[in-house]
Amino acid sequence: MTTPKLWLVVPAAGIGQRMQAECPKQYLRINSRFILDITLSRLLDSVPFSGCMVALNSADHWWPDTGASADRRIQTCTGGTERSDSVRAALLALAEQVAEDDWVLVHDAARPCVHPGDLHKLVETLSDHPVGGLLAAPVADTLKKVGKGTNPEVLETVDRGHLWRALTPQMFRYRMLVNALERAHESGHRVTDESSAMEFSGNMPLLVEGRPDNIKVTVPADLDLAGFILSRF
Ligand SMILES: Nc1ccn([C@@H]2O[C@H](COP(=O)(O)OP(=O)(O)OP(=O)(O)O)[C@@H](O)[C@H]2O)c(=O)n1
Ligand SMILES: C[C@](O)(CO)[C@H](O)COP(=O)(O)O
Repeated sequence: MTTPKLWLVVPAAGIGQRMQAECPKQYLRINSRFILDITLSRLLDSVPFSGCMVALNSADHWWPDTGASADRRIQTCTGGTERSDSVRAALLALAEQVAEDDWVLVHDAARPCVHPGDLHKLVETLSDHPVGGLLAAPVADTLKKVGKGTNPEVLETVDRGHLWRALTPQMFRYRMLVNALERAHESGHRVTDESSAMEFSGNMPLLVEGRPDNIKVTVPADLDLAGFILSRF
C-alpha cells in the first residue's frame, strides 16, 4: 500500500471585482511581494507537496513577473468562469500525475495569511479520514438575516451556535473531489467551495478549527489587514 501523496491546487483566475483595484487582487503587493507569490511560498515551504497546479485567468499577463513562475514545482492551467470551474480545470490538468486516492489541498490565492501550523494540523488530522475536510473558524459575531431589497433591514437574528466560517485549504481525495465537482456542475448546483460539492454528493467533511486571521483578501480594507497579520509572523 503506497502512501498517498499531497497535491496543491490554487485557484488564481479571479478578477477581484470587490477589491476595486487596478489589477486582480492576487497581483496586489504586500511588502513589495505579489499576494500570489506570498500564498504559494507559504504553502510550498510548509507542506511536502508532490506538485502544484495554479489556475490562471486566460487574460492574465502578470504571471511571468511572479517569483512563482520560475518555481519548477508549480504548473499552470487556464481557469474558468467560476471558482469551481477553475478548481475543476486544475484537477483535470493534474489527471495524468495524480493517483485516485492522493490528497488534494485546494487553497485560495487570495488567502496569503494561512499559518503553517494550521496546514500541518489539517494534514495530520485528515490523513486517515474517509472523506477529508477543511479549515474553518466558529462564527464569533451575531448574525442577522436580511431581506432581498437594497436596504438591509433585519428579518431575524440567526442562531450562530452551530455555524462556522469555511476557510481554505480544503483537503479531499483526488477522485472523490473530481467526481463531486463534476456531479455538482452537471446538476447545475452552484458551489462556492469544495466542501459544498462533497456535501452535495452526500459526504460529511470534517471541520478542522483554524486561525481566524486566515483571511481572504476580498475588499480594499483587507489589504492593510493582511499586511499587518503577515508582519506578526
Ligand atoms: N473564476 C474564478 C473566480 C475566483 N477564483 C479564485 O478563487 C479565489 C477566491 O475567490 P474570490 O475571493 O471570489 O476572488 P475573485 O472572484 O477574484 O473576487 P470577486 O468575486 O470580488 O471578483 C481567488 O483566489 C480567485 O482568484 C478563480 O480561480 N476563478
Ligand atoms: C472557498 C472560500 O474561500 C471558503 O470560504 C469561499 O467560498 C470563496 O468564495 P468567493 O466568493 O469565491 O470568494
